[in-house]
Amino acid sequence: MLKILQLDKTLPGPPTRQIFSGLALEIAAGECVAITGESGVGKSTLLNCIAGLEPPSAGSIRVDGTELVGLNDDALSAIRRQRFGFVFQAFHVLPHLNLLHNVALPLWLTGHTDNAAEHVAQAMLTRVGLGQRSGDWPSQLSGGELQRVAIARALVHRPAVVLADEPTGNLDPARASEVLDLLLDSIRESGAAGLLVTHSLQAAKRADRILELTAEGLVERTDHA
Ligand SMILES: Nc1ncnc2c1ncn2[C@@H]1O[C@H](COP(=O)(O)OP(=O)(O)OP(=O)(O)O)[C@@H](O)[C@H]1O
Repeated sequence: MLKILQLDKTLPGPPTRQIFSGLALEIAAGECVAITGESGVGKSTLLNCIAGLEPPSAGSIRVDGTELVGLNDDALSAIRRQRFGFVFQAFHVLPHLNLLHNVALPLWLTGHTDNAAEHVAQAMLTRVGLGQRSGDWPSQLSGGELQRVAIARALVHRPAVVLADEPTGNLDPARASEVLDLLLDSIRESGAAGLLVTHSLQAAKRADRILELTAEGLVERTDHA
């Protein structure tokens, strides 16, 4: 479960610039929350703070009761490996590893043996419909298939929190819908807290709740029924 309290981010100046202030957000296990908002409002900055990739200026971010704000880089990296799954462009599928090894990577990084990791990774690839393709290279896959691999890799180690940044951004509408269903179903099934940043209201509507990041903070959107 993810719990954020009084989160502030101000960019150092001069002049200093406040990106957001006093944000609060709680996501339960198995719940998916979508965050929308105008370009430049701070959605990626918020995701980066939650992921421990940049420090907030103040506030609290807890994952299953563990406070992340104030931890050093080594501790944050360890938590990122164990407790987080990412569907981010920056964490894209690695071109020099086959699909099985791309999906096994988070398990290797958290101390699983090769055999155990490959066994679980194969089952996860099957879960996303790519079980027969485990020996293929990323360059042999379509955009939608690559996103499936990214989802398999984000969830394979059963993280507490899954962060997704425009997970269907470059897919056609039919593929986008399929990939989104897979991502949300997998998050719900695995009992992770899911946070999805998207410009697409259609994508956001598939989440359990939609919040809009505005200059006033996170506002629940209820106009999407
Ligand atoms: N390191 C930085 N230095 C200076 N400005 C920054 C830095 N990081 C973010 N910003 C600024 O902070 C604001 C929020 O950026 P952010 O990328 O979080 O917005 P966003 O809501 O994700 O936008 P988009 O939807 O266009 O991706 C922007 O005005 C951006 O220019």
